[in-house]
Amino acid sequence: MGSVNIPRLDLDTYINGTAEQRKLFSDEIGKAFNETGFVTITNHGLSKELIDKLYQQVKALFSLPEDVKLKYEKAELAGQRGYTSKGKETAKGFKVPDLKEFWQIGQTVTDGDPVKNEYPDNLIVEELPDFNTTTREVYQKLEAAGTHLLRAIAIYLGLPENYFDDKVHNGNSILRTLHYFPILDPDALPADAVRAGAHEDINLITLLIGASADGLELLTREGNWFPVKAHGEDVVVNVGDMLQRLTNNKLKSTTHRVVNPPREEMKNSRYSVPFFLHPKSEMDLTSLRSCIDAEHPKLYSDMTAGEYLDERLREIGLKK
Ligand SMILES: O=C(O)CCC(=O)C(=O)O
Ligand SMILES: [Fe+2]
Repeated sequence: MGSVNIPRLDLDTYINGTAEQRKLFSDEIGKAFNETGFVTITNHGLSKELIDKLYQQVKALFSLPEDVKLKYEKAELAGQRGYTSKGKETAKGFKVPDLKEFWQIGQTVTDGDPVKNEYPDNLIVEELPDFNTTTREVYQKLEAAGTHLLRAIAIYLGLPENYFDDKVHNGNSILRTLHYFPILDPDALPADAVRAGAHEDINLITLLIGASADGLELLTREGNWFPVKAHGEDVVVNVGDMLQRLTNNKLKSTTHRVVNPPREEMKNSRYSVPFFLHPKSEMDLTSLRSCIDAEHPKLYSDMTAGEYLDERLREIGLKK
């Protein structure tokens, strides 16, 4: 199968490290994002207690009765806030929907903020007050960790360290809590039904908190699927299509999927919580001049993040 470079990096060595440590961190994340598009991160600012509390709340949410969950599914929100029931999201190019249900939490900004009217309000789970507060805390911590990671990436790209700061400040990021539900009769499934079909993420970078079971795999350049394993509370970070577009493919938005477990484990749930770090919709995704040359001709048309997101949500069936 060959080996895959998914380095385990300590974010604290970037935030509080010496000039040398910071440079090393930025070189390592850049190199991994150039090769496989994935790293795992320690010292990301989320304690084990917070992660445990998060998963406890996520399990409680999906254990609510179906009719309660459906109260929070609103077609006009296109899955971007609140609940999305089973069978709604289909990976681009797939015919059968993923075997999952999810809940999404978006950005909150103060009343006078210029982007206030771009973001629908979050739906509040009345039955689970702690779900709302815990996911908000996790959102803010992952947003902060992601901002540091983008600084390290900016340095790798030869940009000013704070290049992304104002673009992601009050950006359109999404925290998605996911439940891959139990399948009691695997024989009844369509042959090609999977937990999450092969896809690339839409956003700049994704930070994924320790998925509760195996299953996540990435596709190597050679065309092999390779499992992504995270230690305990590590956060897995990968490049999304917006960053790939901005860097004219210098940083790779790697295809990944979540495979079904062995038959006897299909009755077990799997939970995971990715944070999709998005910029504000006005961010220009035109590829950086420094990433275009004779060997790397410009691959993409010029678009803003908002225009690009809209196109992608239609492709996966969330927006009509
Ligand atoms: O559940 C996982 O481990 C990954 C989920 C994922 O790739 C996604 O929701 O985009
Ligand atoms: Fe993904």
